[in-house]
Amino acid sequence: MARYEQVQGTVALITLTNPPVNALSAAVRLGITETVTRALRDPEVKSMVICGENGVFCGGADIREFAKPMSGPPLVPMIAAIEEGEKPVVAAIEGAAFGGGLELALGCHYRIAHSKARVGLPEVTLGLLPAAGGTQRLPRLIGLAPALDLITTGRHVTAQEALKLGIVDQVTDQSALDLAIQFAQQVVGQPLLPRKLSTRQTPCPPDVDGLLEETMAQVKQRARGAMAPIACVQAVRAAATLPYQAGMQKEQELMATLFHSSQARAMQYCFFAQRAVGRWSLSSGAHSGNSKPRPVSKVAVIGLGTMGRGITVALVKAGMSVLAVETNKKQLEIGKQMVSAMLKHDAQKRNATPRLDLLHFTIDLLELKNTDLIIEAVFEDMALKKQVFKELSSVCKADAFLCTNTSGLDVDELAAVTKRPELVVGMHFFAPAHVMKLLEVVHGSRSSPEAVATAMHLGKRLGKVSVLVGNCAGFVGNRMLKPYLEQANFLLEEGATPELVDGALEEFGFPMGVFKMSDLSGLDVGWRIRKEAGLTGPNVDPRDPPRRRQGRRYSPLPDLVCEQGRLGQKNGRGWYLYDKPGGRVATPDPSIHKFLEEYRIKHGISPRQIDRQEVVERCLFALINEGFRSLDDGIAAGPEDIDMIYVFGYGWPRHRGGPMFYAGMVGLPRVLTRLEHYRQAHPEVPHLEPSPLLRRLVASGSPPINKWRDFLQRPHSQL
Ligand SMILES: CCCCCCCCCCCCC[C@H](O)CC(=O)SCCNC(=O)CCNC(=O)[C@H](O)C(C)(C)COP(=O)(O)OP(=O)(O)OC[C@H]1O[C@@H](n2cnc3c(N)ncnc32)[C@H](O)[C@@H]1OP(=O)(O)O
Repeated sequence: MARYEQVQGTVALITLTNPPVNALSAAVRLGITETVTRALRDPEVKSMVICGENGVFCGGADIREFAKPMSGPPLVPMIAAIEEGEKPVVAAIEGAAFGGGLELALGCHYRIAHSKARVGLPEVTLGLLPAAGGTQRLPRLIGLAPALDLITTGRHVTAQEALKLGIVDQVTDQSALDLAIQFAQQVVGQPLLPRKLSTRQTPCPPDVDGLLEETMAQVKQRARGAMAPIACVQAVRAAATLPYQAGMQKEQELMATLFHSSQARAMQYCFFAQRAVGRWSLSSGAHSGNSKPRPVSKVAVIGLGTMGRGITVALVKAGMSVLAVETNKKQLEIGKQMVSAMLKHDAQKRNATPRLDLLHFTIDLLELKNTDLIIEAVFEDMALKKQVFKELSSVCKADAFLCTNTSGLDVDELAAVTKRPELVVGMHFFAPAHVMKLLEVVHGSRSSPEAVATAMHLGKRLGKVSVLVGNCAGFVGNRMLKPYLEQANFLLEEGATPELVDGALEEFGFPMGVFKMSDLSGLDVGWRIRKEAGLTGPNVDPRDPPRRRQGRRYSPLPDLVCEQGRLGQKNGRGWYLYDKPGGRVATPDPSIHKFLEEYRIKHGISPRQIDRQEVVERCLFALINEGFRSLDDGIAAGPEDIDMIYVFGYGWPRHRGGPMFYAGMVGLPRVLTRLEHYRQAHPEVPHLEPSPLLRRLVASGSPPINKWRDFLQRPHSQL
């Protein structure tokens, strides 16, 4: 797992060989330990170079080993042996040096990087900290403030930034390995002590305590309950305040707390789940391994409203040429201004040139005739979308893919109005579409594997986490959101305030609670959907009492709020009061409290004390329950798909792994018992009835999440 060669007569070349990313498995660690010992003992060898096979230095510790009993040589003494040795060691960094990989390079005396390489300590994103000396060596190399930034965020830096920060000594456009071998020969005989990072003092600003306190406050706010970022600050503090060995001791202690935590398990699950959702399969037997995407070079976006603009920006940022289409010149001009401004703003942030040359605007649908793939992003209205799809079907070339950006409309109904239903798929982007990482790719019953593969591949090109889902109202994400929103409204009826509900959900780790989120999206969005569904407005069945619709409990509270002209952030009044229309600072509104009190009196509801546990359980267990139903219906392929949708699209805290992972952590029997309890208390709410899949899993002894697929009634039936 580590190859040993002697090159240029005196240089020992050690190559890590553990594809695809040369992770530091037990075998690799053993290989490094043995080859370094051999090189140190061999009198012919004057210096060493460590590199990785296949153009990747090292992706860090082998994350898959974390769930198993420890074996093989530990990393800390292995890296110490490299640093303490009396022969210079040069790391030749190509591709990536992440986590333990960078820590290995920091134990080397010199680092040479290829210009396309990236380095970083992403352990915090796995619920850990860099525990092979990274929290102690990096600050000693680059100083306290930049080390705090890199370690607490886990962000990767380019070779150029790494050079500026002082992480690497040289960057080359040529072979980093060749340069490293040359370099290793040149540095023989030069004093090694100053190159041993463990012997250095951490460069610190005058007010160390001030910097650490400020960083800790920022990190705590960002962490939303995650422990690892806080432990990272504590470990880096040790690098600034303690001698090296004591700092290493602190690093190990903090790691021991994180290593077996449920948060680390959740975040490592997310790491693998994110990759797993890219491997999709259909009930037809087609899957990502046997279905090729078709090359797409010309893309068009229809409609330059909020979603269309975001999608256009995302496509241009990915280097794709985009034809943006609007219905009239005025709308086109507005869209053009907005898209250009967004691209300029984005480029400015990255110190880059905006690729306005990739953009073309038109109001003439005939210009679409050579386009490979069209993303329709018009208003969320079935009749309008159908009209657009009919037109697209006649003007676009026969093999062009037609994609609809919809948050929940029936993809099959749209496909049916075209002459090519097999080339129609849904692409549910999340607002803002150029920022949000999630894309739900919706498989219609007639979508071809090639269409699915092409949409999934396009999502990847856009840097999205693309999840394949089946076609039903709301797909996976919004379908599960419905019972969540419903419970939140019921809680208001029963005695809660928007602040209480939001506070509980924010304490759980959401960036914002359900009512703040609704205010941000605009309360009229849901109002319109409810009107169309006959839940409010003129189409309501006159026999329905005010708090019942279509045979079940219904809360008209959000409708009544809209009727008061409260539309959310956009007009400065929603469930909260805002500093100004479009403002973001929410304050509790006494008039909402009064309105809720009057509503309860009017409907004869005696308010009761509601605690945070009830809020979390009723909102989240109802959502999770719908997740089990989506799995059983074959709308979601597996629990990982649901979890990635929620982590990347709905702000579910990553350190809780996603709703389905969380259910497993809480314990399926407990989720079942609590749902049964709430269902008994609220018999008129069918969403609280535990799903048959949840019952089957509990009856089968609550198997681990990776076994749930074996219990599905109709696996992949909608996919
Ligand atoms: C009392 C008890 C005390 C307990 C104390 C315990 C002490 C334990 C001591 C531990 C010491 C810790 C040392 C260190 O600080 C910890 C770490 O290093 S954690 C790992 C940090 N590294 C990362 O987070 C990098 C992760 N990988 C990536 O970012 C990317 O994979 C990449 C390297 C940039 C490559 O990207 P891509 O080319 O896009 O490829 P993929 O991402 O698709 O990956 C391909 C394939 O490889 C798998 N993989 C990637 N990295 C790892 C890894 N580090 N370990 C295992 N597997 C990895 C990935 O899952 C893909 O596999 P597939 O899904 O296709 O099967």
